[in-house]
Amino acid sequence: MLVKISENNTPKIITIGTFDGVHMGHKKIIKRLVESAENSSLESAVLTFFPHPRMVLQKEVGIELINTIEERKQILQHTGIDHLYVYPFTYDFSRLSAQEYIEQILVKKLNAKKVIIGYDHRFGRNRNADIEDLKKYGEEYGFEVEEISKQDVDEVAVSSTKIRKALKEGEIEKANKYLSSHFLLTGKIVKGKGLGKDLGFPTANLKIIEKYKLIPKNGVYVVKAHIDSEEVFGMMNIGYNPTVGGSEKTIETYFFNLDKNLYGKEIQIEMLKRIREEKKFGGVKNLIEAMKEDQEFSEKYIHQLKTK
Ligand SMILES: Cc1cc2nc3c(=O)[nH]c(=O)nc-3n(C[C@H](O)[C@H](O)[C@H](O)COP(=O)(O)O)c2cc1C
Ligand SMILES: Nc1ncnc2c1ncn2[C@@H]1O[C@H](COP(=O)(O)OP(=O)(O)O)[C@@H](O)[C@H]1O
Repeated sequence: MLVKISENNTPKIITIGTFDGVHMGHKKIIKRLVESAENSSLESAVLTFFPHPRMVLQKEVGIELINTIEERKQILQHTGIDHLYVYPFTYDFSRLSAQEYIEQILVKKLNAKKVIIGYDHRFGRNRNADIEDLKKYGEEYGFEVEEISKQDVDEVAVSSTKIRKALKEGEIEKANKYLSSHFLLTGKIVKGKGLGKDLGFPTANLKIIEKYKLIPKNGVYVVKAHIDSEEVFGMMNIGYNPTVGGSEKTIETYFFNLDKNLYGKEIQIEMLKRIREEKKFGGVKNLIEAMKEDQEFSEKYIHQLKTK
């Protein structure tokens, strides 16, 4: 699934990484890449890999990523870069020596003339090579290496790991701050238990096919989406619906001021704010009361957002 190894062999300035989340720190590097390209005759390119090395090498089943590969591509494509390459990370690829990787991918395929990279980047079989090796290869193959210092990296104090932890703990605002954008869920609206309408709160059930996508902690959240190009807000519940004896984990949203058949639609939902835990109420009457309170809370929050 090599997304795009360009046919044009233009000289490029590139940066390389997994970029899960495309967070503040990633964006800072990419900004430097784009600016550097603008000040030279080079085109900017990001090289990223999929599946995640841990999915391939450790055959990790429980791996959870902030973004699906489609989301990662979507976000990266809006950063102003000229080219995005999603290289298939296969077992064979992981066996390439540092020199083979540099020669075959960076030099021959990408025509790299400059690489911007963090001080701790490692690459090649068993991650044997480091930035000093990269500089040495740069001299041999004719590309420059710009190192992002430890100080520059530490200054941002953000990592994909920290963001994953915040999401697992339901700290959506903290995660959004680190991401410097809203955490996204992307999927298709499918049929649920058919109870929502009777409760007075029809809920669109989101099905996410990527098993590796990290789902934030169960609970109720304020969310936003674009449906048929219109911005709509809503309240989402992630969990098992214990009050009505649900057995499957669902991600369902009641959208405010909307009355539309959403079945089959592909949508992307931005998570904004956590409201509360999911609870087992004594009955549906109490559940409906709680949902009304959730709506009031959400409307106040949205009002504040709009008047900020
Ligand atoms: C904002 C919101 C909050 C919710 N909170 C809870 C909750 O705390 N406990 C619970 O059992 N179900 C909760 N639900 C889920 C309802 O039980 C669910 O919407 C209902 O069962 C309809 O399911 P259906 O769409 O599969 O028909 C909540 C749903 C929404 C939209
Ligand atoms: N404001 C709204 N928010 C969410 N879904 C809505 C809304 N208005 C209409 N719908 C439709 O109603 C469906 C949800 O109804 P519901 O009774 O909860 O059934 P289900 O259990 O199949 O989700 C949604 O999938 C969507 O097609």
